[in-house]
Amino acid sequence: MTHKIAVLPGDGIGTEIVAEAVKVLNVLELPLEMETAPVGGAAYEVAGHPLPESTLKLAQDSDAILFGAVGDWKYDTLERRLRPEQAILGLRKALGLFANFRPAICYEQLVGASSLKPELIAGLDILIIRELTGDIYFGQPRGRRVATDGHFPGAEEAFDTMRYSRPEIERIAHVAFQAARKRSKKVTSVDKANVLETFQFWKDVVTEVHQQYPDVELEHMYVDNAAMQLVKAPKKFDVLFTGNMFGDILSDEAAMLTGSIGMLPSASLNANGQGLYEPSHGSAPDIAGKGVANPLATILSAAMMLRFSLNQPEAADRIESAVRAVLAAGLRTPDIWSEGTTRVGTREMGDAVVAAITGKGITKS
Ligand SMILES: NC(=O)C1=CN([C@@H]2O[C@H](COP(=O)(O)OP(=O)(O)OC[C@H]3O[C@@H](n4cnc5c(N)ncnc54)[C@H](O)[C@@H]3O)[C@@H](O)[C@H]2O)C=CC1
Ligand SMILES: CC(C)CC(=O)C(=O)O
Ligand SMILES: [Mg+2]
Repeated sequence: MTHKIAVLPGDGIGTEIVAEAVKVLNVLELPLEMETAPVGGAAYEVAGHPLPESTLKLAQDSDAILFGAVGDWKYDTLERRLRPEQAILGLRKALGLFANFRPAICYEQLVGASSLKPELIAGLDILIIRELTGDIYFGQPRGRRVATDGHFPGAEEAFDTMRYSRPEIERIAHVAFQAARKRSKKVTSVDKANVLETFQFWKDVVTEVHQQYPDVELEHMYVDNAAMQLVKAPKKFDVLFTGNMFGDILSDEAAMLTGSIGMLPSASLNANGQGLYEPSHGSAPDIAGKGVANPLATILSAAMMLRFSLNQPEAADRIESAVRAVLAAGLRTPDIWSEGTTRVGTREMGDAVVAAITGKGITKS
């Protein structure tokens, strides 16, 4: 059976890193039909909208989506509905991609690349589960107005709404507990229940759902403490489970435990198992076009796609083993480079992963 993949490279380094992931997928010779479409700023340029109908339809009609990144500073003054970021938010909402998996694994060879002491991160393997279609990122109402109360009545103000419904919390809590069952059976639910009503509700509902998983240990932690514990003793976490905004922030922090944000893949799934696969980072305009971006998070996201949406676990294993092999061979993009290793660009890193898969040998140029 041929699987249809929507390939949405997007902006900035998105095009560079997705090209490498596609190269890796092609070499596996699987029955994949890949179709590329514009998204984000690139789509705004050609179609006047960051998520054109045709791109959305392609995503909806595909078994999985391979996504790069969207955004560029030059679009920051556009009205919000036209900004590139609305494309990824729109895809998450339209496809119901509520369950975001971000595995933060510190590969043995990258222990020295992290800004943390090696003993804190050696062997690190955390799974961040982030709710992805609710919270303050999507809550209505939001906007700007003239304040009628508060500290400065009559002044201009802006507001967003943080909200979660019971079913939204229940379904992602089940995802977290079920994922924990396949790992060390420990979930840390991260909230701000001491201040926010939304997150007291989150904590209450997660505690209720936990009754159905007596074999899994549940710990609750406030988000400020979690941010601190992630750099103090990250290996104490196994499944770190949280809402949309806290998960966004904590996953970038966790990325540095792996050596670089360029190492953190992600899978965003809906209730039908359809998924969008993207690196956890953005379009990195500061390094775009220079050929130095790390493509491994995107390549590892393609491996997650094979495992989660396309039922090709052996092919996923081949990619992950190849990534380990190129790191063992000492190849490093600048973000993970350290003394004694070989500095390579985006394309050479992709080529090396391909060479490791085909058994042709990894060359250091
Ligand atoms: N899912 C998406 O499409 C996301 C889009 N964005 C957008 O991306 C744009 C840039 O946002 P930033 O806050 O700068 O976050 P960013 O993640 O793009 O970059 C943060 C820093 O990490 C570095 N970096 C990121 N990915 C890298 C890689 N693969 N290899 C080496 N270095 C890498 C960048 O050079 C930069 O110094 C903005 O427009 C933002 O809204 C941000 C996050 C996610
Ligand atoms: C556009 C942002 C909400 C994307 C982001 O930062 C993320 O998903 O990590
Ligand atoms: Mg983010």
